[in-house]
Amino acid sequence: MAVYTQVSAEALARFLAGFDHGELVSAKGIAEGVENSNYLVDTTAGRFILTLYEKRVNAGDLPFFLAMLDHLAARGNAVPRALPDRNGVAIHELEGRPACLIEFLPGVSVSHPTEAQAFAAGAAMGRMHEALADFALVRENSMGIDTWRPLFERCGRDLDGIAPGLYDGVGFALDDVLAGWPGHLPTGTIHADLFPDNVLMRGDTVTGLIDFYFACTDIRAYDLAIMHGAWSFDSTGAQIYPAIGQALIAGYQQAFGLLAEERAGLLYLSKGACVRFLLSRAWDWLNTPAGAMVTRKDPLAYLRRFKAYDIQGTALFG
Ligand SMILES: Nc1ncnc2c1ncn2[C@@H]1O[C@H](COP(=O)(O)OP(=O)(O)O)[C@@H](O)[C@H]1O
Ligand SMILES: N[C@@H](CCOP(=O)(O)O)C(=O)O
Repeated sequence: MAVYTQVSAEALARFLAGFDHGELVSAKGIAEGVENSNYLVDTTAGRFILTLYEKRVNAGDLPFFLAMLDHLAARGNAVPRALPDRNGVAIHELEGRPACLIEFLPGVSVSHPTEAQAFAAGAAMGRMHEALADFALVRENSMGIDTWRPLFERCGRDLDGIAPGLYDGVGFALDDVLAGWPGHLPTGTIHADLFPDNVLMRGDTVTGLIDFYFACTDIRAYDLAIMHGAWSFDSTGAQIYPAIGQALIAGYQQAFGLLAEERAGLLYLSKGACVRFLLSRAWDWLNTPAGAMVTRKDPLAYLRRFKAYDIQGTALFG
């Protein structure tokens, strides 16, 4: 459950009074998510998401994220915009945190995607990249390749407290990824966290892409690689479903296209995504505050994915 900051009913009612979106009826903390505090808010005018931005989200980056969402929505992508109050202000402060009132999108995230759902999700990413081709703002990837070794060193030997030998395992994976990284590939604005829980669906139709708070400027095919690792394994990382990965890539290729050199780079981009999520999960495993209502994610699930990519190689992306 990700609720780091409690919002009192009185503070929320005062917050909503600044908007033209009705009066507070109910608010519930949302169980999913690990980064921010999210509430499902019902008012007399409808349903909304209230997000209070926590640890990894820098308030100075919010204008980038909100501009990206407006840009995508204006081009017909199903993404949630942050709603302005009566004075046209979308970024607020609530309970001491930066906060936004956000459009609620219908749909559910799937836990075990089918090939048809993976194809649709890959295509939704392709349409997103198409729409972002003329998005002018730039944001450096705060979890990009240059941050991995420093984060590894900050975790240090504490990694072995998560699992014996993990320090050496991550060190090997990091060296391998840094040596093979296809840094020459085309860049663009990417989501950088399009896991199944950030794609809302009804049946085989994508109804929403959410959670843009890692979005940044980086290698465009890296977005697809992140998605590949998140979608084509079970949650433990022990079981790989190659057909799901192929469907994702096929959907993306149909909607946006994939250069031969991007396809060739997917193996090392996917291995890099494993290192990135392994490290952030390991850091969170070691540093999550005791009282936080959040379910920590297993870092080892990404070591298993890395090993699968290492063994199976480029055949997975053919
Ligand atoms: N705009 C939205 N419409 C509908 N549900 C949403 C929306 N934003 C978030 N949610 C719900 O809240 C959950 C957590 O949101 P998310 O942005 O993934 O949190 P976090 O940033 O903490 O990872 C999602 O899994 C989804 O169930
Ligand atoms: N997707 C990341 C963590 C970020 O969580 P999200 O709920 O914001 O997608 C992971 O699985 O490690």
